[in-house]
Amino acid sequence: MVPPLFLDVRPDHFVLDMCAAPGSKTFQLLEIIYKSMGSGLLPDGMVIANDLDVKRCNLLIHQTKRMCTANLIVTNHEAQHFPGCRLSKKACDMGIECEPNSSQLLFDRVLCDVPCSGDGTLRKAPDIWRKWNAGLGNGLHSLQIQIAVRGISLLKVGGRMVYSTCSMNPVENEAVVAEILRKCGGSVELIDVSSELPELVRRPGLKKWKVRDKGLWLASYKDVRKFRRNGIVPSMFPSGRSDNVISDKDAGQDNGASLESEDGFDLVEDLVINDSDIEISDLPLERCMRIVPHDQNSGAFFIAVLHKLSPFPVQDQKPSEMQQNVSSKNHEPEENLTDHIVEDIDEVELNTVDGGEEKSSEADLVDKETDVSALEVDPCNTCEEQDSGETQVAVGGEGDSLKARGKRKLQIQGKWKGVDPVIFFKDEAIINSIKTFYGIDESFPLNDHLISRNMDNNHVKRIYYVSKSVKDVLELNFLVGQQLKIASVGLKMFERQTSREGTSAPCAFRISSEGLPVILPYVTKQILCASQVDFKHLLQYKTIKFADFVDAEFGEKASKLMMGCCVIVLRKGTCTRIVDVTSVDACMYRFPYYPFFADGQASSDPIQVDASTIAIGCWKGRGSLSVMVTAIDCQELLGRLFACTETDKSSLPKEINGEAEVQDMDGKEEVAEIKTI
Ligand SMILES: C[S@@+](CC[C@H](N)C(=O)[O-])C[C@H]1O[C@@H](n2cnc3c(N)ncnc32)[C@H](O)[C@@H]1O
Repeated sequence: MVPPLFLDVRPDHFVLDMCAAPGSKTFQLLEIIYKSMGSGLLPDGMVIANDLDVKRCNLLIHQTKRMCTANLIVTNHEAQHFPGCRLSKKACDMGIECEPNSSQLLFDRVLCDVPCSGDGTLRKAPDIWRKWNAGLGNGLHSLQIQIAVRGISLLKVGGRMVYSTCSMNPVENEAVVAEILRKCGGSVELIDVSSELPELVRRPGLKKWKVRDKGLWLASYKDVRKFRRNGIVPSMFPSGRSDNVISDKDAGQDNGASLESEDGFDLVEDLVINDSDIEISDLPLERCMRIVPHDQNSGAFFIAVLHKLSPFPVQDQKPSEMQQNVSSKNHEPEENLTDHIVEDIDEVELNTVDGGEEKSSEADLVDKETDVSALEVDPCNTCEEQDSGETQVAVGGEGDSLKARGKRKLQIQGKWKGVDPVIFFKDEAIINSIKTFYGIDESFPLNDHLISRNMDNNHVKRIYYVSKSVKDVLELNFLVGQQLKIASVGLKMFERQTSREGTSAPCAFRISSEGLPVILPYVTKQILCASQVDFKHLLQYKTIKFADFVDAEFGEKASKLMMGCCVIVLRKGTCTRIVDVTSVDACMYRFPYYPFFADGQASSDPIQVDASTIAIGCWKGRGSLSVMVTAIDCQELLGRLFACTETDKSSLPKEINGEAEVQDMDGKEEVAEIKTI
């Protein structure tokens, strides 16, 4: 939990969490972004949480759902190749909008919590004792550098990046940081954060270390045997240098490696290394932080905080110059370049896609630039979801034909196989019906903030709400040919709803429980305030006939609501216990302070909504009101609000089976058991 605290995140920041799953730090970042906001207001900033692993991405999506946030995009890329989303000069010249500040996706903060060998988690994962070997860290070193350098390249000048691992291995830690500093020249500094979080007991980063390989300790790159030089690279050592490599003849000599065990543990006598042989880094690596378990009863982890001072030096160099520099910097003939360095050259070469006329952008180090022709995506590369040829969706509704054509084509075809397209939802008839039905106040920005994941409006099941910041990123993403592979975006706000009572409900969409906290302050119709006893009965019995409410006036009002979704708020001051409901479902408690009127009419009794307000979505049927909250959440909420125990339940009135009135589009009942009394 510590690395995000060193990011110094503010509510207006664009944050990239490069290796984010399962999402505990993403959650924290979102909390920080929301923290200083007035409750219920959406911050100007946003988080992109990325992870390579689809399954882990799903965990992250599940984990962050509790935040009910419209300010999150979850992507699914190799972090080292995270897209630059940069509009090419050619695209701008051909009429595609090129605002100076919106032509490239750069971040104020980047969290680089890289995959690591994980020895810092030994206390909670004792299995690591058996599984860990030095080769794990050595194998990750180059990837860690690539991810971190990509992170720096996506960072705005003046921005901050935190590099962290849960390992104590210097090859994964100080060696990576040192290589970032070397690669970035003077454009990045390692910050001294000793005055930040003073309560945190930390130790300085190492300046000298040895590298372990197949049972041998190596003091510098010259100790690396020739046949191991693919796996052990100069950047693993404190100096980062590859000079003084021993001759191939010497290097070929076997140092007893044949006696090694499979996992590289000590079946050989270690070579004795004199302290004087060990390299010492001349970089200020003591500014890194090592947290060790025995200092404050924690896991072990490593944190480095980097500040971007200027664009990468590479920016003003032609690729050919860069190649020369890379070669000369390492004082090595080209054939001796390690894989690691060859990758650098590949990166630079990719920058020449546009013919080298334009100065390359560091954010595009590993991306092919998108030009207008790239907007005409290969028709074969279509998403399975794309079936209709109709262009019902127009992003932004701009008149510029080239721009509109390019974007429309992309949207129809989709880009990423297996991932639903992201579509700006523009169906005015549906949006207006939602606005009218719920009496959504005009001050709530609904138009242009709605997203669907289905091309066909008639079959849109879910409508997602996105913040302005996310909307801006999505618009840029369309312009650059949908470089972002988006697994999840925004907050599920509305869901298509049918009822067994026919399609008589005037609005086809209900408010989802995740969306409720955000939209509640702006809902002026279909909303009622219930007494404690009636609210409790709703949670207990799920469906109650209008005539059976204890508060007859409430029952009467409920019967007069329009058929369909409505919101029931627990009347203030009626709760028997002050409870922490934060872990029930964040959506149920994070309400802003906002006075509004029940039933959509001016009332002498406005409902005060604040952070402690409890509200749930319900369904107004012909003869009854049914909750639209899962059975588990009902139970949790009951327990917390009314201390309802199993024993209490046995004393409840006898239940009479009723009919479930509510179904979603999949035909699954929203409420597992719907009963009437
Ligand atoms: C240390 S974990 C991240 C933990 C996460 N930051 C959190 O706080 O919950 C590292 C993550 O990196 C992901 N990963 C591994 N290689 C990756 C790559 N090349 N690009 C992006 N993510 C990667 C793994 O799937 C894993 O989820």
